[in-house]
Amino acid sequence: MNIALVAHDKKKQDIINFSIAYKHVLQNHNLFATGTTGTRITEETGLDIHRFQSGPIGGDQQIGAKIANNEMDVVIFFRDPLTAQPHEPDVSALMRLCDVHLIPLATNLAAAEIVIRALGRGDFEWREIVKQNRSEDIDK
Ligand SMILES: O=C(CO)COP(=O)(O)O
Repeated sequence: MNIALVAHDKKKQDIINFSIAYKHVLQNHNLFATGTTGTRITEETGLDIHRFQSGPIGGDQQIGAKIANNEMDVVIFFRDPLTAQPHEPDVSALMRLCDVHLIPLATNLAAAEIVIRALGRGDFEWREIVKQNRSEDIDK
């Protein structure tokens, strides 16, 4: 599965702690992140993560593009609901695309715990079927 990990600045430590706790699950998947989030998680966990640009300069949109292309299976995005973000439109667009394409999206630690446990159990294997069907549609 392709998993995106994103956190706003005040949630960076939370996503690092989460990544340490669930490294045994995350290491079995292809990991993607916005720039600073990816750097911090890799520093603290050693996980191999493909890093996009930092969120405010386009990283959220790059993840959105992967969703639009059906190339992202799960998004874990620890949002800071108490701090205004200069790139709020990008944040909203990313979440909207998750809804458009039925991509599981966890926006806080409590939801991420549920998602990651489901991932560990293989509950998202249906994504492989969706991806296969969609690529067959494109081939037609
Ligand atoms: O701003 C972000 C998500 O909207 C996160 O970006 P960084 O991981 O580069 O801090």
